[in-house]
Amino acid sequence: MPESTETPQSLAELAADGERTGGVPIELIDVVKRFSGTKGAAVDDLTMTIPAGEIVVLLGPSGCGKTTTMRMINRLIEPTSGRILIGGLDARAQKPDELRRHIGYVIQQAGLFPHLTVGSNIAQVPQMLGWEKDRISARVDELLELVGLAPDEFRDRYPRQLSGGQQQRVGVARALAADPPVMLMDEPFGALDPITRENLQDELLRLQDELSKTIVFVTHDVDEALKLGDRIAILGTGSKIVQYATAEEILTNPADSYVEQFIGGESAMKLLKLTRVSDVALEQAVRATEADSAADVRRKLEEAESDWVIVLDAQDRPLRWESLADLEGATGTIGDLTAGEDDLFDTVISGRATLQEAVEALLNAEAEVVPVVGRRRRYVGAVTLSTVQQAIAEIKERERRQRKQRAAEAQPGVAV
Ligand SMILES: Nc1ncnc2c1ncn2[C@@H]1O[C@H](COP(=O)(O)OP(=O)(O)OP(=O)(O)O)[C@@H](O)[C@H]1O
Repeated sequence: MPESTETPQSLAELAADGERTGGVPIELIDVVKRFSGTKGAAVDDLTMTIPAGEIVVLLGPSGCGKTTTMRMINRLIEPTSGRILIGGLDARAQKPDELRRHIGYVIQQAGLFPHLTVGSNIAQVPQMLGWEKDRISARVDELLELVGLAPDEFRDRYPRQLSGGQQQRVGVARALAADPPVMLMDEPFGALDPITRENLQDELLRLQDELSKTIVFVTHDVDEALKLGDRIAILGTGSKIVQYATAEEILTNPADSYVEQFIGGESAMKLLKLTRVSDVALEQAVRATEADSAADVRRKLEEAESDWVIVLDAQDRPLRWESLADLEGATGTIGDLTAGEDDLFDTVISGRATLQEAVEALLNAEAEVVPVVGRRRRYVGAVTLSTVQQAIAEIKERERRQRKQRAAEAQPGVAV
């Protein structure tokens, strides 16, 4: 039997002091919430597991019970029945205040204390936890940096002196102050304009890459859910789970007409937005450098049955295209050829771009093919409309295979 000191008894023990804390799983087991004086249950027998280190989005129409579900995790609302385990610990066995200090909570319009400076707002939980002054101020500055606000400029401002987006960043910094393993985010970007909203979503994904917290994120915005969620729980009335799956799976295989209606049409377009160029099979053009002999390159093109070669510099960065026709009869090196207007790139896209951005680039550049670059602008391949088409077909096929496999696992012995 392990010694009792090895088994964490509280979230404080789970959140390793001084070291960065990753996420812990959250389990909701047969959770019910009935508000007195109301007819049905706001949350009607919900069982779900939120894996450690993932962003799980609760998505559903107004009044379906998303906020109630989330607030039971940090005991701002007490369940009528059922159990909630956080990192294996029963939430009921924790003191509510203590529990909340180790669960970050971000709400719409940040909910900052207006009479406290940005620094003091962020310092709240560390102060309650009795941290030393120096440690707190170092942490405040570290967090401001983390959420993209210059500490010297923002530390001593008051919330009213910030834009909505900046307030929301401070809200995120405050929730992260004591490095909690779990973050609850209730429509945190709901009140922001679309551009600020997209920026903060990108920031959250960047932060999560670094921090790997367990994040429960409530929204009724489908695009936000698809973009942020490692998994998405689509909820009906009473927080009934209608589908709990990845964005890809929901788009390619919606569980029923409710989900279909909820996510709306254009599922292929939505998949384009979700998929990064670096994740798909790119076209591989024949490559050459300026120093290569035109005759050699022509042979290579003929062997590859291709009409175009991409010319790269010494660091593999794309310079221009040359066509087979331009190479006809050329005797010197590729560098001796003069680049025609058609040969120069208007557009080069990054592997981090989405397929939607790749299609935009192809259409705007009026080109059949656009080079893709990775780190240090190194050429990694090229994208065409058929690359995109193929990628979507492959995603659908992969989902279909996984679906079959899941069905087979659910019904062992049945051939599929
Ligand atoms: N304190 C309360 N007393 C009585 N009923 C409540 C209380 N809080 C919430 N409800 C009811 O519980 C149901 C679920 O509410 P909840 O706020 O969880 O929904 P939601 O999905 O978060 O909605 P929204 O997207 O509009 O925020 C609603 O029918 C709501 O009216």
